[in-house]
Amino acid sequence: MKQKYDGIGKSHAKIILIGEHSVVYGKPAIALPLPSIQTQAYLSFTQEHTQVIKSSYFDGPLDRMPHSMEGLHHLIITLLKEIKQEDLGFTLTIRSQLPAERGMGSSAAAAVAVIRCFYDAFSLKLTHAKTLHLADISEKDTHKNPSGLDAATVASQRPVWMIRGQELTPLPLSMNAYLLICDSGIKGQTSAAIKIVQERFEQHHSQTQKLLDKLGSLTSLVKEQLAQNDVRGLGNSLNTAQRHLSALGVSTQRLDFLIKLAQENGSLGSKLTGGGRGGCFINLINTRADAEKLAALLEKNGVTKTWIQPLSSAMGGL
Ligand SMILES: C[C@@](O)(CCO)CC(=O)[O-]
Repeated sequence: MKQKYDGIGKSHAKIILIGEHSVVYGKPAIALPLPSIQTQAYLSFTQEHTQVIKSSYFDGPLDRMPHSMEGLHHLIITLLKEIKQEDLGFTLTIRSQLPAERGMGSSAAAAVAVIRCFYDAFSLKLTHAKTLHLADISEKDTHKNPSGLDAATVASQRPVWMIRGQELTPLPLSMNAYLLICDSGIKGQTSAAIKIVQERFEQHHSQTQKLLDKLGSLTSLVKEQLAQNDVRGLGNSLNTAQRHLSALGVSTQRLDFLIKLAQENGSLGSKLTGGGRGGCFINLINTRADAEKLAALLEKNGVTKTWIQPLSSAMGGL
């Protein structure tokens, strides 16, 4: 029999086309939602006053959630207070297709799905701004100094242009090309990557500032290249961004190796995406057939999963 839930909330994966890390320092970033890779949260009210979490990482009482889930724990406590239901008996089930710690926004997606699910259960109005404000509570605990880009993108159906602290702008996208998204299979913690850049910023200030400025200018250039359907130009920009990100210290030897292999075998531009230090990388490819060919080669070389994404505003078509 199909189970009935009192509240349902959905969210999805994201990838950052360009601007990760520099967005934390006030530069623009462009990110794309991947609506077909989903996180879902289901809330069932229970008679007992127990508050139970069910997920692939943890099954048990809310007050025993592990340290690695402290952001989500903090968020749920805040939500219960906000809706004046601190003693609510419930089971919250979280199911996610997103691999964790791969730069696809798994923590932000879980937070947004949970927020939507609680608001749905109590039929409360939830604005976009409120969603992002609440998601930030969880993201701050998880990533320490998040720009808000991950939460904004996993809550959006359209590609976004974002500058920290400013209103989001949807970015029309219709390019005759594909992104091949590859999971390196290596975990990369965003909080650790943010810390690396922060330390570099403090210790080698002017050199790091220059790299961040270059990434900022490159992001503005990419916006123009997207508008002009300049696939070659975009490819060059992605390759340049990867060099700057590597200089910031957020790539790894393994990522460098896989990215070079991709660049030598049909990718017009490749770079890490998200926090880095592992996780996913993206490749710009002319045709789906070429993307499939490169995916097969990369999988032979250790890539654990691949997705092919047309570069258009309707991002649902994975
Ligand atoms: C590395 C970073 O720029 C993106 C992580 O997906 C951090 C952030 O924007 O919060």
